[in-house]
Amino acid sequence: MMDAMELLLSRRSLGKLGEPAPEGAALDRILRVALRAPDHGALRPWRVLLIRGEARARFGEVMADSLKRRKPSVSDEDLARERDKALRAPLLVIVAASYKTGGKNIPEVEQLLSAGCVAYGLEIAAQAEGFGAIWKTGDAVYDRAVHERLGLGESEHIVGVLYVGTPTMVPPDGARPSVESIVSEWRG
Ligand SMILES: Cc1cc2nc3c(=O)[nH]c(=O)nc-3n(C[C@H](O)[C@H](O)[C@H](O)COP(=O)(O)O)c2cc1C
Repeated sequence: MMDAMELLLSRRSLGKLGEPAPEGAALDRILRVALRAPDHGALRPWRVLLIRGEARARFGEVMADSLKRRKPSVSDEDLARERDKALRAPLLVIVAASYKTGGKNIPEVEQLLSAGCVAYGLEIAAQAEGFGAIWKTGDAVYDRAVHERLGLGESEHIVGVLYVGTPTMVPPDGARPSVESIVSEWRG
């Protein structure tokens, strides 16, 4: 088991992914990590959809339909590329913010941030379990027609599609900011 700090300090995205995807107990642990996201008011303002197997091709159709609607002049080649994106990993996890009121008046932005933490938890837990993941969005995830096809309601908003699988290639890690470049001390 990887040391926690070693894991956190080495978190990175990996986009070249193949079989297998996490399943069974490993997938369950990854999802449980994600559902420990900080959550103001315990609203659980999240929805998580797993897309795997043949359903990925159906999701690819949804993405391609969205592109065609948004850009009617799109080439067949670009349409095919959009359709095939869903096949780039054996498991796709859609994380949505599912805004709740619950009489608690928690601002939507806080619920959105909480859903972002769910996505981050998924990504880091996938890495801890020996898998790779990358968080993606793109114009289609903001398309209400896509939401409808996924069964998401009007108060739901996709924060990301996590592509998850086994890394087939591990390129050199990207540069990371130094602490000094981002962090300063406020002394009043
Ligand atoms: C909300 C969000 C949306 C993102 N959307 C995309 C995307 O559509 N395509 C992409 O290549 N990277 C996207 N990224 C960035 C990658 O997930 C990744 O963070 C980036 O490539 C840097 O790699 P690293 O995570 O190893 O630092 C997104 C990240 C976030 C937080």
